[in-house]
Amino acid sequence: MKFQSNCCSIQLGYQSTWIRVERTREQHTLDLHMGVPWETVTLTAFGRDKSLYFNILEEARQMALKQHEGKTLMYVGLGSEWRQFGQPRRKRPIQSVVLDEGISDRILTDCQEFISNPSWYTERGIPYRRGYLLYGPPGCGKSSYITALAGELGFSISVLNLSERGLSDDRLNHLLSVAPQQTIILLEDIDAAFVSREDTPQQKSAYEGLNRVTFSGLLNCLDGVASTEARIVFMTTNYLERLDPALIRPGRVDLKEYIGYCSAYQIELMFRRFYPGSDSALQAKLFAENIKSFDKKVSPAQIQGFFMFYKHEDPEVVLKNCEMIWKL
Ligand SMILES: Nc1ncnc2c1ncn2[C@@H]1O[C@H](COP(=O)(O)OP(=O)(O)OP(=O)(O)O)[C@@H](O)[C@H]1O
Repeated sequence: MKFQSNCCSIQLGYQSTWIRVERTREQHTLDLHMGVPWETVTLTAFGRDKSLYFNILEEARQMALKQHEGKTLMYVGLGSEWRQFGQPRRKRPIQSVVLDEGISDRILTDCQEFISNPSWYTERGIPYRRGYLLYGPPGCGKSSYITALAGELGFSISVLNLSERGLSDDRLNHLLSVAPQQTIILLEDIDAAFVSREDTPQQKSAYEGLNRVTFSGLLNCLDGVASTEARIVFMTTNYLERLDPALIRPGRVDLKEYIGYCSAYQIELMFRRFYPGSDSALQAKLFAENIKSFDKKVSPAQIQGFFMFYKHEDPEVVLKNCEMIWKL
């Protein structure tokens, strides 16, 4: 191997051909946002067979994909590009997020149908994108479901915080147009970024100066989110009523789902997942009836916390201590 200050090279054997691999670190070109220098890797080999290079790239691609098999990647917008956030996370099974009857199937089927039908859109001149809005109280599974859905679809998640200082309309537009392939773009707590045009001046002034993405800028960006591959945008909010109708009109949001407090159906299912014993079905039914008899709202996050507290206990103990859910 030969080393220079900003360059190193090595000879390697690949499929009985010698290849010279040269790696050069550019001195003047920097990614200005990250301060990371650019590098160039040059492969040189004798002969006319270009397929060698394609094979190497394909092999490298397969190796990279294998590394992330069974994992969900998260990206965040940094500067003008998307950066992987944290380590790839193990895929969360979609069944582990227990939504009320039919909701999960509805969203999943809609996404799958969308992804598998690009020609339907191109033939009709409709931009190949789909918008979803999940709304409802905190701790009911909006974020967890989107993460699980991404795993199920084999997509990554690209999170954008619209309240971030320094996120201008132009940067947002750029980020949306260079988003990774096969990704869900996630705009969380969308209500916190803007106020409805119908709000009072006092409410509006409370938000002034908080960020630099304008409401009309976001609408333009959403309308411009088109790509040759499926572009999926998810938005979440705890306060549907605070959203401007223009943001959630069809074309920007094509499917809205309320993700609310637990129904008896959800409580039963969660119990059975946590305590899968032989008496589970009967105990789960009793547990759900007990919880509902208190006539109080309970979120799946509260139920999960309660089960975690009693994770080493017998399900009968869990049944006896139902009212503790609101005290933990
Ligand atoms: N429906 C559900 N099924 C299983 N677990 C759930 C469900 N809802 C919430 N949880 C659990 O509760 C925790 C919080 O859930 P999550 O962050 O997805 O809620 P959220 O609706 O996105 O809340 P927020 O509106 O505050 O962002 C997670 O650990 C998750 O596993």
